[in-house]
Amino acid sequence: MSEPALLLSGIEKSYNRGLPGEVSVLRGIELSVARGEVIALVAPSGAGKSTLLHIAGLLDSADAGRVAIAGQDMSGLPDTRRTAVRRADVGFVYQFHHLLPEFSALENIVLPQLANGTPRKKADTRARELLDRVGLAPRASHRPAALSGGEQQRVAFCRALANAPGLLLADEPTGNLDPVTSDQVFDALMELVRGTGLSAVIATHNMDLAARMDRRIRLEAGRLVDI
Ligand SMILES: Nc1ncnc2c1ncn2[C@@H]1O[C@H](COP(=O)(O)OP(=O)(O)OP(=O)(O)O)[C@@H](O)[C@H]1O
Repeated sequence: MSEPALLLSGIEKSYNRGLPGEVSVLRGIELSVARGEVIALVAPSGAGKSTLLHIAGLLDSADAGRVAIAGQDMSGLPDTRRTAVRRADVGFVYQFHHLLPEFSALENIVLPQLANGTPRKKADTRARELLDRVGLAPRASHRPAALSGGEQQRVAFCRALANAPGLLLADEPTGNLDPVTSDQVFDALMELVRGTGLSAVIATHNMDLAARMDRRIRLEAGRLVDI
């Protein structure tokens, strides 16, 4: 059997450690995400979902425990190596698109590829293909401000997938959209994810969307439970 796309084991995290305001957020997280598996992460506000996604995606470090991405243990690796793995192997999507306002939709998808060492022409072709897959080829030259909220979020999905990562981490990717747009944009995300065989952990409060994923987990009192 192939290695899981993401393995979290014994993850613990507190803020203000050892200080009077210490908050213990994660208290022994265990999670294995198989290749191609799409998991819904459900959590009440403040439960630590963003903290968990940031640790899984190597944007933050745990106080204890192990993170392995595609079978590679990330603990003890130098920051430069962690950054390289994050750039190449992990895609992020947030509730707000965070696209660069002064660049076009296409350029927003090209830039992470250039940062990853992809030649400009190849990056351009990939960006156009991704935009085409979410129905936005005609909007390639538009800046984010000239796109609707749903369109902006689709571009953000393309950007997350620009470097063909094995793992997508999404923090309420449709949480900022009205219900109808949210459904359509979620469809686009699932098509992209399923079409690429990507593994994903998608945080959502929406149980209808959660029901469409392979497995559902809840973050509760610092641990993950199946629901
Ligand atoms: N830098 C920090 N310093 C101190 N406490 C923090 C810090 N970041 C987060 N926290 C606290 O840790 C807990 C978890 O925060 P986190 O942002 O991970 O929650 P969340 O589940 O993503 O919440 P939401 O859904 O509301 O965004 C919260 O109680 C928060 O106040």
